[in-house]
Amino acid sequence: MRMGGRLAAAMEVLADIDGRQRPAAEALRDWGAAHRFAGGGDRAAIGNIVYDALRRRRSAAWLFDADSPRALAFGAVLLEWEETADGVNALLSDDRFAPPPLSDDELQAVRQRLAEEMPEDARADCPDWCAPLLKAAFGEDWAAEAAALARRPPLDLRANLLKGGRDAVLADLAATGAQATAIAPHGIRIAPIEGSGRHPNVQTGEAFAEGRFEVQDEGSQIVSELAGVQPGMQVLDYCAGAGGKSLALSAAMRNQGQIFAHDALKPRLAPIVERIKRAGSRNIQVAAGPDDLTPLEGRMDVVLVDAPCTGSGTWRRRPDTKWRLTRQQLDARLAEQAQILDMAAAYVKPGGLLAYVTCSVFQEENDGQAKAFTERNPAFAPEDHAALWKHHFPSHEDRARIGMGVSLSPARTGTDGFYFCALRRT
Ligand SMILES: C[S@@+](CC[C@H](N)C(=O)[O-])C[C@H]1O[C@@H](n2cnc3c(N)ncnc32)[C@H](O)[C@@H]1O
Repeated sequence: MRMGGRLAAAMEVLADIDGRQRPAAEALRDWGAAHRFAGGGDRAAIGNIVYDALRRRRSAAWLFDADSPRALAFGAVLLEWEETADGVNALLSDDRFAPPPLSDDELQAVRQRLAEEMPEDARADCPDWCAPLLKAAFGEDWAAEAAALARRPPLDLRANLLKGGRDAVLADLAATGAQATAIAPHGIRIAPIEGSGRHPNVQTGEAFAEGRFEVQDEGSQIVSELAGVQPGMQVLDYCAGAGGKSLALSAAMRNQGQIFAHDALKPRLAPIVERIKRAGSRNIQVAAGPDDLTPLEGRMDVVLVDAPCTGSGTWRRRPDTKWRLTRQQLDARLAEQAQILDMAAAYVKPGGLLAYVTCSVFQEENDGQAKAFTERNPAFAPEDHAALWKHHFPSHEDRARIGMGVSLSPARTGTDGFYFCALRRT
């Protein structure tokens, strides 16, 4: 397929996503199934246009004064693929699968818009109702922070200390351009893709099969590090899901002590068994049923609550969720988080730590939630997070935002948006 056909396909997929309010990955998979002739390179390019269009939806709509699939797909190419308006039309010429080229009026309007300064709300590329939430979180930096949440993300890996260190994995993946991450001590980063490229499929190689690394955003690695688990501790991962944090904690504990991996939704834990085996983790025990937790009450050194949240910190990776998110969903997550924190607190031993984590950038889910928890549970008090950050990451003192907890963001730490708050039980 040439660029014209790819753009037409991306417009079709974007129409499907909007029309049926469905996840981008599903719409792309269905398009692929219905167009088997399209090769891997075509699928990657179409996926990139679709994801770019969803990340930069408001910017693209501003360029064209329209929010149609056509405007979004063309906007993506103009904003992210470094094409000029005339360059786009040149790409479409003599391609019978291409959408109609930009008309003279469109060309003139787009050229003018590209020469103007983009207004803040377009630059932020977020739904209007989220702008006040981002302003509350980031103050005057809100538009730059929101714009960073609308950029292509890197591919981050965590070298598994249980199977050798980072240097060996870096050597294995040298051909991918992988580099050590700036902050996380065991992290490896493969830069964001460019143009129609795609990230290497690192999960098909020997190093992955041998459990020498896991795919994990650097922010997720950093919050796991901040939990400060030590070999020999008793740890409950209360919202373990597929086990990303459990595996990081297991490596930090050098396989000594015990991690209980729990999740209210048992099917969510399913991938953990295979992952534990591959990683060589011997100190993770799956605790799926509510009765499994009873003996743990008041006995845990650390209880990690990686709470269900809006995921606003991961908009780079899942930009379709940005536009589907509603205030009602945020309210539902807030109620769940408060309830989960109150329940999980029962497992912390006196002197132990309740580590609260979200992958959201919204204050209400972060400091707001931690503050409300300590008001309901005066036996818990926040640690000094400035000192905690300095202790773990002394060379990166100014990177994280410190409030009641620690906030990470693409603009400040180059990671997904994460929040961490350690609450000590007296
Ligand atoms: C952010 S995800 C966890 C991701 C996981 N920790 C990781 O690092 O891969 C949140 C998890 O919380 C679980 N959850 C939701 N409500 C819960 C509850 N009441 N108790 C325990 N887990 C719950 C969800 O099923 C989901 O798997």
